[in-house]
Amino acid sequence: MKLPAAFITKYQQLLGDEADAFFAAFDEPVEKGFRINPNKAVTPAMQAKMTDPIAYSKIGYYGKVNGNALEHLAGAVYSQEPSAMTVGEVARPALNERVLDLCAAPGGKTTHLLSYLQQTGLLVTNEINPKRVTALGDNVERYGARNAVITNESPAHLAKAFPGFFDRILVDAPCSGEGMFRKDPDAMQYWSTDYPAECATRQREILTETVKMLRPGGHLIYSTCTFAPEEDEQMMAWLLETYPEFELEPIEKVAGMVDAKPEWADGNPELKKAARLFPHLMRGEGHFIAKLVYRGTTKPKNLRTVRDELKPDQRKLWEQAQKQLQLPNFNDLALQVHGDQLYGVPELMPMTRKLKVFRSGIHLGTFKKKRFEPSYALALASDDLDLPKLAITHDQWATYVHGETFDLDVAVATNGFMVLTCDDLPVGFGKAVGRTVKNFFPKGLRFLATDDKTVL
Ligand SMILES: C[S@@+](CC[C@H](N)C(=O)[O-])C[C@H]1O[C@@H](n2cnc3c(N)ncnc32)[C@H](O)[C@@H]1O
Repeated sequence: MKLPAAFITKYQQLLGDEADAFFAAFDEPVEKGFRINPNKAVTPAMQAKMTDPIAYSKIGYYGKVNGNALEHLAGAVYSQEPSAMTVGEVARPALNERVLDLCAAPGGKTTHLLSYLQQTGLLVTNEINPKRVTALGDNVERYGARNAVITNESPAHLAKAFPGFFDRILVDAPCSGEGMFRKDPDAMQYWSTDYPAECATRQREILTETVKMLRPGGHLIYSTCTFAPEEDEQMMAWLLETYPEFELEPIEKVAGMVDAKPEWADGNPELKKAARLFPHLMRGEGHFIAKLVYRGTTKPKNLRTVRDELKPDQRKLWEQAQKQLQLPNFNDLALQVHGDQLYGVPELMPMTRKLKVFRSGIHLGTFKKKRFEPSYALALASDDLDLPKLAITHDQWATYVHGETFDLDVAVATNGFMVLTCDDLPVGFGKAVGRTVKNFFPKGLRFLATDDKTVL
C-alpha cells in the first residue's frame, strides 16, 4: 500500500525499531467482524458463523456478515471492524444509565451501547451531519431500541440542553482516520502533515462542550481511529491539564492491545492507562481509547422531563390498539404525537424544545381516521414483548420484504395485526385475515430477496 511519505517519516521516528512491522501490516488483509445483538434470538445461520470469538467481547466474532441477510435487517447482527468493538466494551453502560453517544453515525458504537442498556435508561445518540443521521436512525430502528433519542446537533447546543446530565458519554471523535487507511485507502486523500493538528483543534472544541454534560462521578470515553499522538495521548494530556477533575481509569489490555504512550505527549505516566490498538499487534485496525471519571462536585440541575401529550380521541385509539396487540403500558415512555405519528419518548428525557431532534423515541405507529396502525419500529422492538406473533418461513419472508400479500396454510384463530417472525426474529407487522396476511413492510425498504443476496 502506498502511504504518504510524510506519514512514513513521522511513524519511523515515533516507532523506531517497531516501524517496519507497523508498515508491513498495511499490506495485510483487513480483518472483518460482527457483533450479535444479545437482546434478540440467535438463528441457525448466525450460530454457524459464530466460530471465531473475539477475546474482549462476549458478543463479538471475527468474520463477515451480509447486510441484506434477514439477521442484519432484523437487527440481530451488526457488521463491525473488530478493533472498533473495544470501544463499546470499554464504554459498557450499566442498566438504567443516562448515556450520550456524541458522534454517533452510522451507529456501530450506539448499537453496542444499546446491547448493554437492554431497553433501560436513556441513550441520546447524536450526529451533527444531517446526511449521516439517517443511517443512524435505520440502525437504531433495526436494533429494536425503545430507549433511544436521536438528535442532529452540535455539541455546544447539546451542552446547553443537558448540563451535568449524563452518567456516561462516548466521544468517538472525528479524526484524521489513519487507523482506517488499510480498510479505506480513500481516507488517505484528506491526510497531510497538518491534518492531525486540525483535527485536534476540533476535538478540543468537542471535549470542551462534553465536560459540561457529565454528572459528578460520570464517565467519559474518548476514542479515535488514528495513530496521531496529537489526537490521542496529547489530547488526553490536554484534557487532564485543563480539567483536573478528570482521572484516567485503567483499560485492561487484551488480545494485543498495548498501553498508550506517555512519551508521545507530556510524559505523564497516567496516560499509560489508555489503550492503543495497532494492526501489527492485533487482529483489527488502528484505534485509541481512553476512559476517564469526572470527580467534579457541582450538583447538576434538575431538568423537567417529558410527559404524555395525547388528545382524548388519540388516547382512545391507542388504548384500542393496546388491547388488540396486547401491548404493555410502557410506563417508561411518554406518549407524544408529531402530526399523526405516535412516538414513545424515554421518560428520562428532559424537555428540549430548542434541539434538532431527528427521532424523539420509538415510533409506535400512525393514527389513521378511526384506527391506529402499529409501526415497523414497534415490531422490531417487540422481542421481549408478548404481542400476537406469527411465525413465517424464509420463502414467506422473501415475499413479505418484496411487499406482497401472502397466504397461510391454515387460517389464524383471530384476525388482526401480528408481528411476523422468521427464525424467531421479528421482521415487521402483517395483518392476518383468515388465511391471508396483508403486507405492512415499509414501502421504502422493500427489495427482491434472492438467495445469493440474503445468505448471512
Ligand atoms: C468516527 S465517526 C463516528 C463513528 C460512529 N461512532 C460509529 O461507531 O459508527 C465521527 C463522527 O463525528 C461527526 N462529527 C464531525 N464533526 C463533529 C463535531 N464538530 N461535533 C460532533 N461530531 C462531529 C462526524 O460526522 C462523524 O459521523
